[in-house]
Amino acid sequence: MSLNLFTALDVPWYLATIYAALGATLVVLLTHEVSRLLTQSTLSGIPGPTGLPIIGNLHQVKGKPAFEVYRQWAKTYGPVFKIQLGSMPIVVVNDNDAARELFISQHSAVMSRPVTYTFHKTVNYIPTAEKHESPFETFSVGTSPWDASCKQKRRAAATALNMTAVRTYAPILEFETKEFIRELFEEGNHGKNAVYLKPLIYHLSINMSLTLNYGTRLLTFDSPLFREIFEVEAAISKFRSTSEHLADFFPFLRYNPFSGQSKYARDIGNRRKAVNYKLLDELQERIQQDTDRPCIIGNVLKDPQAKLSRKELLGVSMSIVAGADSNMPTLGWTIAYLIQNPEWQSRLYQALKEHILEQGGDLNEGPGYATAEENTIPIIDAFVREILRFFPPLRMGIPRAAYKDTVYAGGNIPAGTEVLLNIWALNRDPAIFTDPETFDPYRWLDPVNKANPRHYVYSFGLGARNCPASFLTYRILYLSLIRLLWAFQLEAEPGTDGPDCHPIHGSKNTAALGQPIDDYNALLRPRNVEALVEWLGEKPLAFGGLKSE
Ligand code: HEM
Repeated sequence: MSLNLFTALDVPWYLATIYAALGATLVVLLTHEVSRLLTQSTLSGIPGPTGLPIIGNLHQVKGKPAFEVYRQWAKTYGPVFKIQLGSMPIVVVNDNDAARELFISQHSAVMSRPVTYTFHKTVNYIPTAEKHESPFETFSVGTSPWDASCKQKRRAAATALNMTAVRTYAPILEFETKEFIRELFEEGNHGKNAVYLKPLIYHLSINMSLTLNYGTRLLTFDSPLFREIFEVEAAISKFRSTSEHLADFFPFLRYNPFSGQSKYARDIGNRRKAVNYKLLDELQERIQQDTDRPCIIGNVLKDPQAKLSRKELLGVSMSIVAGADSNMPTLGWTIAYLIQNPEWQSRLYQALKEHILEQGGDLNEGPGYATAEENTIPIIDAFVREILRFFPPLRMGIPRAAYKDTVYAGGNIPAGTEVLLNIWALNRDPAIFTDPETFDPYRWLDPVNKANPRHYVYSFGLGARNCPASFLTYRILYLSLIRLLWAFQLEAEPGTDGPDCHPIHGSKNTAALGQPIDDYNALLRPRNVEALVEWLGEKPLAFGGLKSE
């Protein structure tokens, strides 16, 4: 019709095509802009920075450390403000009082998780569910909106990760942290070569998750299964980014026939499910042959009362494997910080040495789990807390969504709105932390701070959907740290200045959900080679009767 009009007006065909394309683009952009203004107006009474037409505030955060941009904006707009990324309105919570009001006092208000186009509709495609099923059964706990199925999955994960359960995992933690030290020692050719740490740290984290979850582990970090999990989980973390995927903010981009992104996202999602179903099937086979060893999913499979479907089991398993991705950045930042601050290395080593001797132990025998039981060395415990405060791995948490219409300080947050907890800002809230920009483990030993329940590491989130693995994580970090300190003097790679451990400049990866330090190598000089070799003993090929893959 319109081309007929152009013909009537004697416009050449190529100009007619260009005008038609421009006209169609204008209609799409105008529709988008109207919808952007309408959704923005639903968050009435909540202040926020004015954005540009079409893109909203996207240009101010994309490719930038959004957590710091938001922390600065809170000084102008208040602790709770709204932003708009394309057509998506988001509420950002930036201080302790507001976070406690919304995430604890009104905890059911923000207990859901948002449904995003990139993650929920491409990476982990929502199948057409049977009437009685939740469409989110196969989603990990951390990405499931709140419903009956999510409640079951969360309960299973939280039971498996509570304090009592974690105590029973002591032999696993002992074994894996020792194997971590062995790998560092061997890869570094007994302290002669610098080591590329990232895959070794990930090997520790992933083995911990696989052993706890499926009762299996990977012998080396160059096995095909290890590479597959490493690659897939890194891609998943990027797909879960809260500010990077344009199709989440501009619905019209979802119809771009030339974009290969959706196919790639779906492939990654399928590969993730394939790995986890394979591990699940192998576990079921071992259970049938009675060759399995106790593990979280095994316990659920054997429990006649357990109400989880196979899809939900997959969801729980994927949550625990994904958790490995949050542990990894913490150890990376810890080692970097110790390399750049040798005085802290000596101080912590000295504290460990004194503790072992006070307990009547032998320094040459290596710290056992007993040394780490209940994080007994106060300054090392305080150091781990300060690392988590100063370098929170998930700086913007995991996105929440309002579960019901909610009112905060006179402003409206309609059900379904995405809500981000700026953990980075909470951990630097000057109302709670004196001199928050300074790395100071002693703050955790101060009796006044200890008596203040708000003097707290916010890195695991808050309220109904907080991280159920904080107790496990503390144990892993603490035990890894005391064993690292005992075994090695940590140094920069010779000929380099060592890693940049500034919490913002030290990480160029703003795209992923987690915030890892940029890759670096480190020299791990054994403190006492003979004692270390003796402590490590022969490399075990099996653990608890189970051969490593
Ligand atoms: C340093 C390590 C870790 C940090 C800093 C961390 C942090 C977080 C944060 C910030 C959340 C979102 C909390 C909220 O919305 O309030 C979360 C959720 C979660 N984390 Fe962790 N995490 C870590 C390790 C782990 C590990 C090792 C596991 C599993 C073994 C794990 C399992 C989970 C699960 C299942 C959820 C989802 C909870 C829900 O949605 O109900 N995390 N984590």
